[in-house]
Amino acid sequence: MGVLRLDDVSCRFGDVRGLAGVTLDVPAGQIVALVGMNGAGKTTLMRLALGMLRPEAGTVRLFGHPLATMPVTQWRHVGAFVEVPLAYPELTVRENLRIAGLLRGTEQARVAEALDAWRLGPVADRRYRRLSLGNKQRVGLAAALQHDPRLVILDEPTNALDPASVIVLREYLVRRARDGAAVLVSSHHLDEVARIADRIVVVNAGRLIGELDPAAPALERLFFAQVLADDAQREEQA
Ligand SMILES: Nc1ncnc2c1ncn2[C@@H]1O[C@H](COP(=O)(O)OP(=O)(O)OP(=O)(O)O)[C@@H](O)[C@H]1O
Repeated sequence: MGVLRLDDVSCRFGDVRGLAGVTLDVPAGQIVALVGMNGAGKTTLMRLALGMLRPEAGTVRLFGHPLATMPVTQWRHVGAFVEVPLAYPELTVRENLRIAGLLRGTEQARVAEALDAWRLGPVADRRYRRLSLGNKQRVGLAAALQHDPRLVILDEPTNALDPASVIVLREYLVRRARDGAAVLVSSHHLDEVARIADRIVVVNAGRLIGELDPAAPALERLFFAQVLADDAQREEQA
């Protein structure tokens, strides 16, 4: 049983299908990447995994517990960054990291380590709301990861990052998975996910339609071929 498991999970937003019949296992020690076109359902899957959305059908399990009955203390083993960083705009970077640590019962010494690892020292005492987009993203990642979670869920984490921070994140995720964490990450950068992922899962129109071999050459071509074939099949059936 994976650290994160979705069984036949579906959800709708009114008439719009969010996800349909998704089954996915993210085991300890693996990095699973979700790739798909805009609106494919990657964020929706992550929000369901984190209990931010309730499925209309199917079950989400974290650490073997269905979400509805999972002991709340288990959340301290989760580190997530989906859509916007969980940060207080009026507090400084350092204060935000302290609060994130307190929520997870993490030693405060980790704040200094996180500031250092993410090169946030120069902005540690600036208010979060005054930061550049990339620095906000680095604070969000530092806050989500400083407690070394057993389950990591990151939605397009490299979007606004500079190349040095992309490397920090890449090395962290590989190290974390090697230490036994389960990692679910979404991205539009196929080359980047191919460097770190054990599995690349393709999402299209709210379903998981296949996988890509991270070691395969011409990954983009294979990705578009899967998506186009699925679109054509859906059109035929419509
Ligand atoms: N709160 C919502 N209300 C209505 N529709 C929604 C809502 N959230 C998502 N959707 C719809 O669900 C579908 C999947 O969206 P989702 O954000 O999961 O896609 P995504 O793969 O993360 O896309 P992107 O790569 O653009 O971030 C889309 O059709 C989207 O418009």
